[in-house]
Amino acid sequence: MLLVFDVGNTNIVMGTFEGDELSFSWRMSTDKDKSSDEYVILISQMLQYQDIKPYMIDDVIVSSVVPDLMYSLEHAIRKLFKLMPLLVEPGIKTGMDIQYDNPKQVGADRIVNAVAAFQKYAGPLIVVDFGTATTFCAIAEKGNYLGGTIAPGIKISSDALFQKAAKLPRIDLVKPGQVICKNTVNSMQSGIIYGYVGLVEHIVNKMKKELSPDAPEKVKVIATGGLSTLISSETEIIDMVDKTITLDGLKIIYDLNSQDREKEIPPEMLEG
Ligand SMILES: Nc1ncnc2c1ncn2[C@@H]1O[C@H](COP(=O)(O)OP(=O)(O)O)[C@@H](O)[C@H]1O
Ligand SMILES: CC(C)(COP(=O)(O)O)[C@@H](O)C(=O)NCCC(=O)O
Ligand SMILES: [K+]
Repeated sequence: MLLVFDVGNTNIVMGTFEGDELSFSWRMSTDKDKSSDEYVILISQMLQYQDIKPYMIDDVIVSSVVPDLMYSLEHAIRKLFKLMPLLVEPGIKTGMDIQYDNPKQVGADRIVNAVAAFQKYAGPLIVVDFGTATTFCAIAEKGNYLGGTIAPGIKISSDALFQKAAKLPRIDLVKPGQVICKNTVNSMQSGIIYGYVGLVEHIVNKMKKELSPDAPEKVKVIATGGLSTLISSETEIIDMVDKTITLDGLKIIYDLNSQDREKEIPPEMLEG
């Protein structure tokens, strides 16, 4: 069984693959202050909940955009599964030509999403990930990763209003149904949610034209991330919501790299 981890700034998503099937997935909050022992307990309890024992895990792959957490998480994985996890980092095979000025700068989650989206849906396409930040990535017809856009996430945008304006409360991200709103909470909900729909439609429309000037209508738009359904239910511009795309991408990248992989823990790294 393969265990995959997608470490985002808000959540760590963990999944198991049996063959090509994603069998289970779990979500835990990202906490940079947790020790490796705490991660050992948390991960083993989550697996145990589905009757999975550590010895049943054959290998582990991790994609992370939170460097501070990696020391504890990697340690925990070594302790629990007695192996070195495969990390999505520069040098790993992705099968994708990354056309960023500095390819090492692109968030690993964006690359993983792009790899899976291209394999599942073919190019040209745009992947929108509604996470802590909202990322838009453009993938050309032949599968080159062309780059994209990073916007402030929906939740952090609404939290900023609450933190910076004395009379604005924390709100639930629920659609108020109209934009002429008659109270503070609904007015803020309208600004965040309908405003965000406008942001997404504008960026996607511009991106489609840059990506495919002759046939922008050919570009598929795939959304993922915690808050993707909130926006996709309010716009026609998103063709498909695929919540498991990051986990699927990790499985694809694992398969590309599993052949020549050295997973044994070097003797000098073994715990005493
Ligand atoms: N299943 C869910 N339903 C509703 N909101 C969610 C869900 N999962 C995550 N969220 C919210 O979506 C936002 C982004 O979460 P997530 O996609 O996990 O971000 P990241 O990948 O940056 O860790 C967070 O504000 C989180 O609270
Ligand atoms: C843009 C991100 C913060 C998104 O992370 P997330 O919202 O999934 O936690 C992450 O992909 C990242 O740190 N990227 C590095 C910068 C870049 O992609 O150009
Ligand atoms: K993410």
